Amino acid sequence: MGYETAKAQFAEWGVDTEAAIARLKGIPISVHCWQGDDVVGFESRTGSSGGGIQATGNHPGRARNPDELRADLEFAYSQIPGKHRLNLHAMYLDTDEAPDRDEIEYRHFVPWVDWAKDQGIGLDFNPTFFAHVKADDNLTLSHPDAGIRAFWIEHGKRTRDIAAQMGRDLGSPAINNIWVPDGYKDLPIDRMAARGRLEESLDTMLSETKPNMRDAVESKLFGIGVEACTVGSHEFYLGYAIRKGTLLCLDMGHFHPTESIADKLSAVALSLPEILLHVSRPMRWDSDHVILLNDDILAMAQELVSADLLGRTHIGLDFFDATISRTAAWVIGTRNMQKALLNALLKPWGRLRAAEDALDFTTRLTLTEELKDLPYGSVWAEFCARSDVTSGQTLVRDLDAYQASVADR
Ligand SMILES: C[C@H](O)[C@H](O)[C@@H](O)C(=O)CO
Ligand SMILES: [Mn+2]
Repeated sequence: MGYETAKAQFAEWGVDTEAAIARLKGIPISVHCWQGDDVVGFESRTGSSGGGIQATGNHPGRARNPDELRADLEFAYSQIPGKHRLNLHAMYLDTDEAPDRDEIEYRHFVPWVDWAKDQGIGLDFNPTFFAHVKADDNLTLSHPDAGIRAFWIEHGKRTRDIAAQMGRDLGSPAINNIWVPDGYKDLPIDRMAARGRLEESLDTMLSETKPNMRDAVESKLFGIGVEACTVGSHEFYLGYAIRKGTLLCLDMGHFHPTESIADKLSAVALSLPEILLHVSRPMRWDSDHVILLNDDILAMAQELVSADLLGRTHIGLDFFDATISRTAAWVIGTRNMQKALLNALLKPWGRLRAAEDALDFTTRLTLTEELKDLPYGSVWAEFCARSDVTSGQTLVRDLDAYQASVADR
């Protein structure tokens, strides 16, 4: 169906497709660097991911160095409508030096900043509290050894400095998201002590106020090897974020599979000014599958729009699949997030809300189901065309061709 016909159909429902397209164009998504290389990073001194996260698969074409990763990202961005951000982890430094985690400095990341300037995009950042010999006990900021805690506190402080300088030089505050893998495989005796140490370490790490950056904290239910207790649980970080004024990061893979992260948004938004999302697709556990345009993602986007949270929610992605083309994974996942947002922006919210407020749940159900038949795909195709980005079979060919060009790496 042509766009003009689709536009008229939406207009019959009181929905302005032009307004939806304009709004979607202004929503940046923070694309995670780690899908491009299976969370390996570019340090010369560390080992495998660790920390209970795991990329599986051996598809050809993994980016092996910053130049390859940047080339892959440039291709991926060229297939995604709009301007987006890059979310960089500290282990993705670009330097001939081999600084340890407590020695990293801004200069080790300047090539990324220069590239981001060229691309006209903002950067976000993350300390890397895993894939390191000092994280092998699955304890970092909450480790009983004060020396190990001090090492990781220093790492965290340095990432805040680096994020602040990135934010300053790019004219857009960088979010520095803290995820620590700390936990216990078997039942701990003293959870309180571990949580007290984590809190104290975080307080020390975050003690200095920094301009041009924002702190976020990310909770988790469990990871491989820390099944009995995660020190930084949801309750721990929800309380911490509210008390300390940080952002709270909600990762869709970090809760029990029956919990709805979409439902949590309005609940936490009443106590927190800003939220960070890690949009992901858990399958039985935090498996980090590429996100689909499925009910979970649609529900998330609908909450963001219906609760008017887009202005204070930062949308980041967190998935990594090494069994498929890594560039295709980025493109498909990011476009699905955008499609979900477009779907939500094309809903007649006033009418739906009026039915609910009148307790007319029959009309509410009739509306939500009839609205599913509207031609969202035609509006999406128009958005892609206006952004000079392909869709449909041309996209399939473009993704294939790029993958073929990197398969010999
Ligand atoms: C690599 C990321 O920091 C990581 O995926 C983290 O955000 C997470 O979700 C760990 O399970
Ligand atoms: Mn995450």
